[in-house]
Amino acid sequence: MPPPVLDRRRLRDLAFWRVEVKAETASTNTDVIEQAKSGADEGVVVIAESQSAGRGRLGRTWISQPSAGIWLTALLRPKVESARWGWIPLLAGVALADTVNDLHGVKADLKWPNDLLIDGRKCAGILAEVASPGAVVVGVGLNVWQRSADLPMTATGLPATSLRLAGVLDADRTALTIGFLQRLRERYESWQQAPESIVDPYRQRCATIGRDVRIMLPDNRQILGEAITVDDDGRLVLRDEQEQLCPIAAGDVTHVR
Ligand SMILES: O=C(O)CCCC[C@@H]1SC[C@@H]2NC(=O)N[C@@H]21
Repeated sequence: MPPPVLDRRRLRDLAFWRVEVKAETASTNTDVIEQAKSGADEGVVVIAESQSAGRGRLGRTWISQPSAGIWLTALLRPKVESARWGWIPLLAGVALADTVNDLHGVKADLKWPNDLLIDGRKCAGILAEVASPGAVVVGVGLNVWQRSADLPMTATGLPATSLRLAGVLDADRTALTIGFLQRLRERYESWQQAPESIVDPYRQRCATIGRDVRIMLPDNRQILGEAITVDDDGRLVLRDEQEQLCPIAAGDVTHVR
């Protein structure tokens, strides 16, 4: 039996968010970027039961089978200066890890910057994109009902998982969506009032800190070292093989030990 579809009625009454559920679309990020460019207000959320061209970080595709996961994008218009927006996908990661933990008692943590890991496997990813001046979209893909055969190996060799594979057999995608959007709003509002308030909660959930890592940088250079911390700008601070401290703003991290 296919998983149940989202309950649109329960998604209607959320404070702050205005949710639109589509049966199918190419990419919810693309949809919300278009709305942002047309002047849509903060708080628009598009959720699709299925995406035909879901996009991941670093130009990858995101497989989004019908009703198997949560595929959504939210529009934000932060009042915080844009130099700090790098925190937005990270605070969304914190909200998502807390949702999974609070609703299902599953310990989820974050591989920097914002891959949601359960038992070291990737269960969710987040793609934030600047849509237009003043507007950022936050796209979230959370695997819920997939079996092993449905899940691709990620490009870096990190195995994927779903809540079902992590032992959650009673997931309610509507409740997870509501729980996530509520927590995202709370984290977002606290961050706008006090941007530094997200730093410690993020560090506490970041599984990369303290690990030996290999990082593929956007220019395809690789760098090895030990992840020391995440700084106040959300950058991963690496102690490289020459013992130099290097703050990394973007890249694809593999935990090697
Ligand atoms: O590469 C990653 O880890 C990020 C994946 C983000 C996927 C989500 S699914 C909903 C939204 N729409 C997209 O096209 N991508 C994001």
